[in-house]
Amino acid sequence: MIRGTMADLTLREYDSRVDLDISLAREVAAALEDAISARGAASLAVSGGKTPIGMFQQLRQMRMDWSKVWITLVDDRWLPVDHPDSNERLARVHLLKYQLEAAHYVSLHNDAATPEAGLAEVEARLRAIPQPFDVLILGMGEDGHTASLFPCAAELEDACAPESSQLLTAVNPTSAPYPRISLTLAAIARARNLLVHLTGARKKTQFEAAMANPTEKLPIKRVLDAANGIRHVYWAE
Ligand SMILES: O=C1O[C@H](COP(=O)(O)O)[C@@H](O)[C@H](O)[C@H]1O
Repeated sequence: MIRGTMADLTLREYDSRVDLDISLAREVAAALEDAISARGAASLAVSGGKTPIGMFQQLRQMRMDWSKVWITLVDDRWLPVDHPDSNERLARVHLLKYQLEAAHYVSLHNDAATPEAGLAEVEARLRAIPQPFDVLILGMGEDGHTASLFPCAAELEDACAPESSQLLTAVNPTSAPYPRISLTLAAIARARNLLVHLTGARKKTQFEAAMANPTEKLPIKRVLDAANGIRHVYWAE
């Protein structure tokens, strides 16, 4: 249900998280099908964390030609992919099953000791995915980070360079655990459909405050301000 707009940013509010998960999964699948019709293939980048789990469980039941879809993460913690805090593990457990077994998953991880050391190989691998991403789904942390673009990170300004040709960056947040690998702001902002998925009253308040603050420019505001394509925000209590 659409209940409001912030400038040209559509805010879609739902009565329950389940309603949101079903609706978002349907809209993601529809956008991917449109991309396949238009270009023969589609690409989807998803966030990790806790918020997307219910939506993943809806999306993996959607019937469409997933063999034409490339999927990756917007960011990951630089951890073994079977670590409980790995975003890849989350995607493998909750998303890449059932209908989505046919999709092509591109990992943001390799065996290098650090994201800095592994970055070039993962970047080359990611370039095989149809770009710009047809659908990219962002979460948001309570500090206003999105993907792994953390306000506290020394790498933030380079990662947010609007004209960067780099898809990926290494990030070492001081306020959150683990070194990270993340899509750059430029790679995120080029997405044809940029969707933000938020749950809970606290995150809604924080999101609205971040978007209304012209001076602090938290990462969630920076990517949405830079976005080229369709932007929607999905929220439920
Ligand atoms: O660290 C991360 O946090 C954000 C938000 O996570 P959530 O648990 O509050 O949903 C997530 O979007 C990002 O992918 C993840 O690496």
